[in-house]
Amino acid sequence: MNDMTLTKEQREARLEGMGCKRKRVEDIRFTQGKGQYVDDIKMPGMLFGDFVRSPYAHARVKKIDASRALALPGVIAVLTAEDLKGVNLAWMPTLAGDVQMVLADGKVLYQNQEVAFVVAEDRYIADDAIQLIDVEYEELPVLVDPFRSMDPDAPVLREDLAGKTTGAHGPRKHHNHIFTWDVGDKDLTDKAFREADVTIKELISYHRTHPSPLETCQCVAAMDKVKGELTLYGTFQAPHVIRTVASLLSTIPEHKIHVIAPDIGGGFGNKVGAYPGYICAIVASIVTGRPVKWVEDRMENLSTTSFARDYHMTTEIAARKDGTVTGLRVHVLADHGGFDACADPSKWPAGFFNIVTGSYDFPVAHLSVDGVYTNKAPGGVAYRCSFRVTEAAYCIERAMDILAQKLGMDPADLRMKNFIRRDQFPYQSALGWEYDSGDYHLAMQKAMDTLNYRALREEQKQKQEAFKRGETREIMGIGISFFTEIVGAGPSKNCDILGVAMFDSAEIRVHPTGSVISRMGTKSQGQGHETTWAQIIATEIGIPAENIMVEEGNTDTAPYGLGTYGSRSTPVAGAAIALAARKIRAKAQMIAAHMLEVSEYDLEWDVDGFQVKGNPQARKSMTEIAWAAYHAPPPGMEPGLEAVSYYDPPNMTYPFGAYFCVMDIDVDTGVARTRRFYALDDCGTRINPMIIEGQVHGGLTEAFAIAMGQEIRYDEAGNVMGASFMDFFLPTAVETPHWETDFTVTPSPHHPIGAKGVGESPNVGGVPAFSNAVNDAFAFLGSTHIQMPHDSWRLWKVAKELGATA
Ligand code: PCD
Ligand SMILES: [Cu+]
Repeated sequence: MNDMTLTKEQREARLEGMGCKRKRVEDIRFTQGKGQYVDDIKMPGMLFGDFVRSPYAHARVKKIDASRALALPGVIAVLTAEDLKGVNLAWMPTLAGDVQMVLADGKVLYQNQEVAFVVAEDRYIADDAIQLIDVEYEELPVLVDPFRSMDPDAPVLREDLAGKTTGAHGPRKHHNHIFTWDVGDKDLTDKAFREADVTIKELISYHRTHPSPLETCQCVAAMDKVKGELTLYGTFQAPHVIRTVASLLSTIPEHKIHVIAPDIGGGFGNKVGAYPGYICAIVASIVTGRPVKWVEDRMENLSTTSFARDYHMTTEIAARKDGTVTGLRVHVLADHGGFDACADPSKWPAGFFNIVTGSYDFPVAHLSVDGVYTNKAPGGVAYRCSFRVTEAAYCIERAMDILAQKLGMDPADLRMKNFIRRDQFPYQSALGWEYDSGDYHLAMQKAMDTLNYRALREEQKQKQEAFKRGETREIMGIGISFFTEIVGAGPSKNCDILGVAMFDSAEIRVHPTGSVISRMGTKSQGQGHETTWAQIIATEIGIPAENIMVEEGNTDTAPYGLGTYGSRSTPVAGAAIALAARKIRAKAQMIAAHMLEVSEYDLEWDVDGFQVKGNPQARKSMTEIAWAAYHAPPPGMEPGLEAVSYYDPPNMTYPFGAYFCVMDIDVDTGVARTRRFYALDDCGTRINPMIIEGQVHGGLTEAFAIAMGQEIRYDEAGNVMGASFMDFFLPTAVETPHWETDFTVTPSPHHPIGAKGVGESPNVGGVPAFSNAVNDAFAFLGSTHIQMPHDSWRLWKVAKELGATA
């Protein structure tokens, strides 16, 4: 349709392209309960698998007797490590270059570790059978405190590594040591500290927590022995990687493995890794010849599949009297639990933690990280973290506040003084990154103006006076966080997963009538890719988004890609989409030239078609061109209109933001009330402002949860204390503050549409804003650093310790 009766604006609006607050198309099925999740998949003859798990955090497994379980009608099989050894799958490789037991092989290293896998006719029988399996354990001394892990007399956790003095990331200095990672210039940094006017030093810990997607991890494995083909449905954030790993481990050829991630009910990094449940379901299906479903329950999820954080960061800043920072020194003790299953790109044992210089122009810095084993669950990178950037942002943002306090400077002013200036981009950081773009002063100023920051400080001062006079029992905190994110893993020169380079991909096929099907290597878990990817294509090739179907998650049809986590989809796949679309447009231009009998150089693009320069009446819409592409292409041109693009980004993207939290705390109850939370995000070009707002709301809610209460805690015996929603704080709309969002736009110079990621930013920036607000509130009573999480009980204790309550 060459609809020139519409104005240019009307034609543009009709596309619902980039920048449009397009309603999420996937929500039509989600809000009607018509999503297709793994648990909705029911196959004929399907069996159910469930785990026997260890009650102990550290114990020898002396004997497993399944005879009573096997006698129960409906129980088909019980797998143990001995059975898996037959197929060489008792252990599996982890993403961090370590190995992990699939089922307990001689011992267990954390509570709820997988010990045996029961396969039964239904879930209930499987569960009953679990109670009938007799496991004989011999308890071993438990190591919970990472600071004790390298004591000379610390128990030996990983007996399989006995005598190994090197690991995947270099030398090991103790039987519970995994790696040391060292970045930056130690000598120059030491010098900066020797010459500093002022220094600060603080142990800043980011406690262990866990993502909690609505849907837990699950899969259905179906081995067709006749065809020799394996179909694996699962909650996979990275379906292609799962297929490759499944092929390498099982030796089933990759083209005979069909991995399908249907709708996913939230991922948050929890669904990146490969878990024992997947392997056991596959083996069980091979053994029984029937499809096998495995579905985790909430306790299993919170206690086993991929914790987050657990970083203990000794942080030092050197500065001049005027507040100019001159050096940063950080040592991290990283608690990895029983196996190092941290989902970082292979070359990065501590992920991108070396973004810890943050938004500030540190001339020198030195970072070292020691990873250690403890009797806790493995995992390590998940929960809106973009590879340890959450920890890095918390570390530097807390430390800048501590420095401001020591200097008697306003924390906003200290930040302004030290920001990387706009004219310094692209900026080379002391720890090795090249920040692509930014305008920090502009964003910070906008935030301060919007909030009337100086007036808030004035109010705080008056409240403090009133508190001292005994006129109020409430204290007020203003938390500032100015974070720099690093997302878009990644350039294959420095990012790969077990050797698989971290590019991403898009395939776009325009049908003859001008509608489109497109497929990507990414996989939405709720982010809304079906909506936003179509918007990029709509703008690039002038076809309305509603005529563009987006399909992800089926490895048979989608081009190979590395999946969705670390806010990489927009920076990497988003670029592939734009470039594939541009290939289509280039071919369309040749076809249009033929149709209009002009040279293609005489044509110009106009919203949804090509027109002759200087004669806009002579034009062909994309719809007309699509028809011609198939049915009347220029002589000699191959028919059809489709393109594939694989994109290996030249650099990461560096979104940033200015977050402010205004909080009132009642010292007698420890109840903290967030009065205002203002979040300014700069993610470059904004594809869908409404989706961005939703992403920020979600990420801030998770940040609020983590900072103000969520924790996976262990007692001395290694019992996990936060493994149900009775104990693990999951905020509802009742507790969640009201969010105010704002933005600036600094496009990424190297990304085809200038977009940077945004999904992780609110968590990265949100946690320090909350924690700084709490710390800022108590600072005038004499505290320097209060450990998270800041639940009411702990805040009440702090107030008491500081003498603020009786
Ligand atoms: N500039 C811009 C950017 C972005 N965007 C949008 O937004 C979203 C997001 O993005 P990004 O940032 O790129 O991201 P991605 O990749 O897609 O995703 C991922 C993320 O995402 C977030 N968000 C979310 N949401 C939901 N709903 N769900 C979920 O699950 C989730 N998760 C989380 C996480 S955690 Mo990790 O995994 O830990 O690493 S990472 C993460 C999408 O839709 C897109 O398109 C726009 O619009 N614009
Ligand atoms: Cu992450």
